[in-house]
Formats: sequence, C-alpha cells, structure tokens
Amino acid sequence: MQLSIRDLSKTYPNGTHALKAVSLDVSPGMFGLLGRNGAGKSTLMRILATLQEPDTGAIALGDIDVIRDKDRVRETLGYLPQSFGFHPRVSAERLLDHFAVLKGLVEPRVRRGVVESLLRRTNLWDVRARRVGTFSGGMRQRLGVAVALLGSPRLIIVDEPTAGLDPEERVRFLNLLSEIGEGSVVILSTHIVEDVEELCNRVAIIDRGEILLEAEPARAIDDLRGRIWRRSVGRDELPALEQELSVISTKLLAGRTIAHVYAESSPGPEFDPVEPDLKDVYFSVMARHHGAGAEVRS
Ligand SMILES: Nc1ncnc2c1ncn2[C@@H]1O[C@H](COP(=O)(O)OP(=O)(O)OP(=O)(O)O)[C@@H](O)[C@H]1O
Repeated sequence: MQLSIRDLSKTYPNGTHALKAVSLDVSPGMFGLLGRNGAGKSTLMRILATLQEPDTGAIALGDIDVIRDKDRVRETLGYLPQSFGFHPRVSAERLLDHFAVLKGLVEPRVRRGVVESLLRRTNLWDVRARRVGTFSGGMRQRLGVAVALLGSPRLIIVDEPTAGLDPEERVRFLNLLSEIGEGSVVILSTHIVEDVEELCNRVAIIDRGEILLEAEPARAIDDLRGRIWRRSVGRDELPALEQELSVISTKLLAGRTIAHVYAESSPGPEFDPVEPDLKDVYFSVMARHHGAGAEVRS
C-alpha cells in the first residue's frame, strides 16, 4: 500500500502558511519527517490522520481518497499524537481493552487475545494491572503505540514520539517502532535527527511548510562525502568565518566552537575532513535553503 500526497497546502486563519504545495510518495516501511519546531510536521500529520482539512491538494492511501473518505482511512489508521491524555486511575489493560471496543473488537475472547498480544509486544504485560497515572514517560509512549496498533493499521503516524524520554526509554521505544515498520506505512515525525538516522529508510526534510529534500538517508550522506570540513574556532572568530565560508552548523565542545563547513574542496590547512552524518545532511540542506549566515546551532 502506497501513500501519495500531492500539492497539499494549508494556511491557518491567522495567515500562517503551514504547508506549501507538499508532495510526497511514501512506501511501506519507516519514513522520517524531519523538521524543527513550527516547520509544519504536526499540521501534515493531523491532515493525514483526518483530523484537519487542507485548503488544497490530494492524498491517496492505496485506493482510498484520504480527504474525502475519512471513515475508510480511520479503519486502517494508527495515530500516536504529540501529546495525549489517558485516564490516570485506569489500568493499562483496561484502557487498552476500552480502546479495542471502540475499534470494533466486540467479541470478548478475540479482544482479550489482541490486548494480551499488544501488551506483550510493547513490553507492558508485567505492568498491565498498574494504573496508567503511575507510568513513566516511556511506558506511556509504549501504551500509546499499543493503542495505535489496535486493528492492525496499514498507516501508522507517530508525531514527535521521543521528546521527553530518557536515553534508555528512547532506545526501547525506537526498537519497538522498528519492529512494527514491516508491511505498514509508518511515518515518524520528529526534530531529532538521530531518531531518523537509526530507523528510517526514507527521510523528508520540511521547513516553513516546504519539503526541502526527500531521500534515502544513506544515499544523502554518501552525496556529502568529501564536502564537510571541521574547524575549532574562538567565538570572536566565527563571524569572519561565516562571511567567508558556508558554515552549516556550530556546536560548543569544551569551551571552543566547532564549526562544520560545506565546501567542494578543503577550505584550508586548519580544517579537518569530516565523515558526514545525517545531521550534516540536515544542516547543509537548511543552510542552502536559507542562504549564508543561517547556520543552525546543534
Ligand atoms: N491552529 C493554528 N492556528 C494558527 N497557526 C497554527 C496553528 N497550528 C499551527 N500553527 C502554526 O503553523 C506552523 C506549523 O505548525 P506545526 O505545529 O504544524 O509545526 P511542527 O513542525 O509540528 O512544530 P511543533 O513540533 O512545534 O508542533 C507554525 O508556525 C505554527 O505556529
């Protein structure tokens, strides 16, 4: 099943142009939608989840017209929104059972089986009787995934899932996501480059409502090889460097600033070549789009 998004635009009543003619083709597997806060990710996710209308454009999920035929989409959609509230006094098992009824799993024996298998997959079986209000952030996110997976959805949308998780919970959560990727279209929206780098076989970079790049992460990284250079500079030297070269990102390391520069060949003896990663892809795409001096601090 293929998801095809064509020329999707959305302007909010206050004039914010949140999506500008967005077109994407998404195949089964993990697709990463990467962009900073306010880029338009949630707007796109909410439209795909049939919670919001675009102004113009078309979306097809297989033979389903997503904008016109919302009921059919909802039958096959799993959505983990950016923030969600669960009733804190209910146990994980009862809560999942409740959502399973809403998903149409009315036959008790079948439902019990589905609930058990999802609690096991999300590693919540041992805590199934605990009240959700006592859960950690990571456990709540995994319960959110269990809810999203009810009804074996073919389109799964996960909006900013790892924000606020500690490193251990984050790894466990990403492992869970990578297991559910097979066979379904899974869209992971995030501002965390590492989430995409570790999980996704396709990535799109969105900024100010526009898709700036759509690629296979490994391919995009390969294309940058030999073009990223690094130099340590004092804070007062940075403006001159930015004037002269394409500085794509800067970060502080032990009191010094490490600048990453995009250049077709070595900018000088004081620069070291860098083995690029997806962060360099992201920052160079952003810098190219926004022009010189618009480097992003990591
Ligand atoms: N209901 C709304 N009314 C007006 N403007 C909105 C509304 N929702 C979002 N926006 C604006 O639209 C733009 C895109 O927002 P969106 O939430 O889609 O971005 P995002 O990439 O998901 O960022 P974040 O992670 O911060 O939610 C932003 O400028 C935001 O301020």
